[in-house]
Amino acid sequence: PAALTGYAPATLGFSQDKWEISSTELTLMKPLGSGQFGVVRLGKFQGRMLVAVKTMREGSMCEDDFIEEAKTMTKLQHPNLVQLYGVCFKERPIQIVTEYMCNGNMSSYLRSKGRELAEDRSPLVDMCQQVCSGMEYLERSQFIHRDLAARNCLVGEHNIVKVSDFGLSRYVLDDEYTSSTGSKFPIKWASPEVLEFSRFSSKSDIWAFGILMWEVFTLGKTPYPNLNTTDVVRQVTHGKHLDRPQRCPHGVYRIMKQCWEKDPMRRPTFKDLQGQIEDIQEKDY
Ligand SMILES: CN1CCN(C(=O)c2ccc(Nc3nc(-c4cccc(NC(=O)c5ccc(C(C)(C)C)cc5)c4)cn4ccnc34)cc2)CC1
Repeated sequence: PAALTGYAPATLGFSQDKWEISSTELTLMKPLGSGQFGVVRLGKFQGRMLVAVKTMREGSMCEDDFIEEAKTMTKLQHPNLVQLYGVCFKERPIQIVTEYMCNGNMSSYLRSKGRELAEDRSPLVDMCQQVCSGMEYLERSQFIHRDLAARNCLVGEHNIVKVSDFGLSRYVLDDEYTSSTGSKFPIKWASPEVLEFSRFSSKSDIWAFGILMWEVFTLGKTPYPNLNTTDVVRQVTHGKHLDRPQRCPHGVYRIMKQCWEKDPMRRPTFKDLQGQIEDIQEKDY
């Protein structure tokens, strides 16, 4: 072997790509909750940096496909994206390590802190602007989120909001989640072309962003509050939209309605939305 011939590779077999994390570098701490893949924990990376660690429940994820994609995902870097630091995959189940966001998901945050936020509308518009900025970066990177919703955005200090779990839905093995007729499929955030043909694109992310804006201005309400799945599908495919939330300015509602154009090509880009939201911020506040 190499060692005997005087040449010993520097890492002596522990060769690690930058995006590979060894479990020896991780200390797991309190659980933060559980999601589609199982428990998520607070952790410490290399003894100092706080991280979030998703440990994949057996059979919940197509792990090999994800490990391949992880290289690309670690390269997606933006102040409004939850940074993927790396993956522990030498032992199974694999563990996904990301930056830690101390205030949890945006949907729960809006329900618990929304009253304070709504005193002055600017924090609500500002949260939409931050999500839009992260999504504009994904759009520019030709990366489709596929499950944008307030529950999949995370909140840090000082109302910092970041988009999380982008693209991960492609690796979920649970048919109840992946099939558009499954009980866990996010029907209320799905555009007509996703409901009918499972056609995901940045334009279906735009539709979901419109729904997310409605979640923000209702302080975390569930969309189509009294409708069951069949009714939602009927409404959406017949071009019926969510009503304007009572605390939502008409200018903001006009943006939401653009996101809900039935024809995907008539919907704005995240770039367009960034400009429109900036104009609202300058005008109203
Ligand atoms: C004052 N409050 C007290 C209570 N509270 C908390 O306990 C709390 C604090 C911080 C939290 N932070 C994080 N929580 C999570 C977290 C927690 C539970 C579940 C999940 N979500 C998932 O596991 C998950 C989400 C989506 C998906 C698909 C593929 C379907 C899109 C698959 C899996 C994430 C991930 N994070 C990544 C970075 N930071 C966090 C989560 C919770 C929030 C603050």
